[in-house]
Amino acid sequence: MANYKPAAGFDESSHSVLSVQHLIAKEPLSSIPQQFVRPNQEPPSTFSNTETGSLPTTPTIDLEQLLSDEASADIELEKLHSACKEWGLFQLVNHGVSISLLEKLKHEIEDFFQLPLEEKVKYRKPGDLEGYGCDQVISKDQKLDWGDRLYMTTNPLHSRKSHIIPELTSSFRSTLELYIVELQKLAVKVLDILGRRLKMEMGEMGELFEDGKQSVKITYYPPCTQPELVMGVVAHTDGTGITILNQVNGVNGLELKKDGIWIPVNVLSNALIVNLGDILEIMSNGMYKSVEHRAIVNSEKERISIAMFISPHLDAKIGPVTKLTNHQNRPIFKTIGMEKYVKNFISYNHEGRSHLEYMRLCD
Ligand SMILES: O=C(O)CCC(=O)C(=O)O
Ligand SMILES: [Fe+2]
Repeated sequence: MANYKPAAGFDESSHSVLSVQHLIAKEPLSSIPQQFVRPNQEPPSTFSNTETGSLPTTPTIDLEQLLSDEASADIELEKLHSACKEWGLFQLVNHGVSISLLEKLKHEIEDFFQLPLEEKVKYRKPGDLEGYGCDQVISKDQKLDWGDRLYMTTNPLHSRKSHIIPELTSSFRSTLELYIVELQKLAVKVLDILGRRLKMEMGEMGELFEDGKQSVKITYYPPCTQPELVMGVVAHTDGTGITILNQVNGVNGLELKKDGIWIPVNVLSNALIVNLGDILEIMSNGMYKSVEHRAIVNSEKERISIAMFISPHLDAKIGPVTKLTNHQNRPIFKTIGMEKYVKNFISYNHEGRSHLEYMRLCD
């Protein structure tokens, strides 16, 4: 296993960092390397709603409305609550993150991925999940996702890797730092609202997430000549509290599973996508959904996304909110410390087992 050879065409001189972008730039591929081919993928839904003649669309939530003093705020809050129950995902508009910051970040990211491979591999250390590149090959039969990432822990600050953010160009670094601060503030606003709907004390949810665990994954999905054979990101749920996804260059590809069918998310311009992770499902005692989702690629256009993973701080306790449970509504999940939660999550993920199922209490 240890001396497993990467697919022909991967640049083995570059510290074994795999890059789909550079694999396909090197020579036109006559066929997709087997490491990427996932047979028997479930296709996206062609289901059509007979009344409207269209696919069900993901809910849109207006943050300005939610935060306003008007009666419409209550209506928006109920929309948010049902989006979390029914979908586990919503598009957030009027989110307050400046469009010029989003534009600037887009250009910085495009410039980053256009760097030569030799430059980008400096952001990866052997054996480390963080940094630049495609999936790491750890076993012979492993299937790889069709995408290259720049993945990094951003909080707590002492967990940041010295060869990643500090080594970015100063303009990319400062733009990214601004984005990190803006999105963390946004996340806490949304989480505070959800906390109140989940009967938590005022500010209790915000306190859990204020200086929480946070990481950022920027993904570049190159076009693929046979997109139906590969997967940008294979189906999964996020282990987070919430994830805020920015579909940077406007190319769709995110799909979610609802009532057993895969539904494409057609992202509105200037919207950010918020998806709930396992921690919100646990805290809400199963009322909210940790949404199963995946990213597909297409044959024509590259796609770029930024996922910001937002979770509680490492001293927090992860379990159902006390006020949601009583003799009739027993807790259906365990309560454990965040540090243990993270360790368990990583080892379950590694073994391909569901960590959410591990957290579920038996009757
Ligand atoms: O890029 C996307 O659309 C989704 C990425 C994602 O779900 C993830 O990285 O967890
Ligand atoms: Fe995800």
